[in-house]
Amino acid sequence: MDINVVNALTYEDFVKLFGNVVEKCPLIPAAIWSHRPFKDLADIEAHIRKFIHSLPDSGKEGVLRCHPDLAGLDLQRGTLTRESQEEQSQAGMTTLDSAESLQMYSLNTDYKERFGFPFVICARLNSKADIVRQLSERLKNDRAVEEVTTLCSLRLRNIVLSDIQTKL
Ligand SMILES: NC(=O)NC1=NC(=O)NC1=O
Repeated sequence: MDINVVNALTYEDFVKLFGNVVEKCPLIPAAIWSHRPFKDLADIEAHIRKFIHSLPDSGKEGVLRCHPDLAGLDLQRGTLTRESQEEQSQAGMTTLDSAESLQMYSLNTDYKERFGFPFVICARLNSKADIVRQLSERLKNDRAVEEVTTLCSLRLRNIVLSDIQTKL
C-alpha cells in the first residue's frame, strides 16, 4: 500500500485501519495521526514506538493490561480480537492439551501476581514451547514492552503491505 494513500486518510479511516495495531489501544494510532505525512512504514512504526516508550510506567502497564492472556479466558470464551485470535492460534494456543492449558494458566497467574500485568509476547514469532520457556524465564525479569512494539510492527506491516481498499 502506497504511503501517500496512508497520508491521505481521514483521521476516522486512519483509526479504522490501524486502530488495533496495539491491542485495544486505538489511542495510540489516534495520537500519532498528528505526525503525518509519514515518510514510510518505518516512520509510522517509529512514532508508535516513541509514543509507547514516552508513556509513564503506569501507561506502559496499561498497554500491557489491554493484552489478553495467551490461552486465557478470552480464547476459551471466543472473545479475542481478530488479530489476537489469528496470532494465538498460529502459536498453537488453540490446540493445547489439558496439562498444557493448566501450565499456561498457572504461569500466567504467577506472572500477573508478580508484575501486576499480563505476560505479553509476540505470539507470531514464537512456538508453543518458546512461549512456555519465555514465560517461565520472564517470571524472573521482564521485557514486555519490547514485545508489544514487535507485535505492533507485525500487525502494522500486515495492514500496510496488504490492499488498503478491502479494509475500509
Ligand atoms: N499476552 C499476549 O502475549 N497476548 C498476545 N500476544 C500476541 O501476539 N497476540 C496476543 O493476543
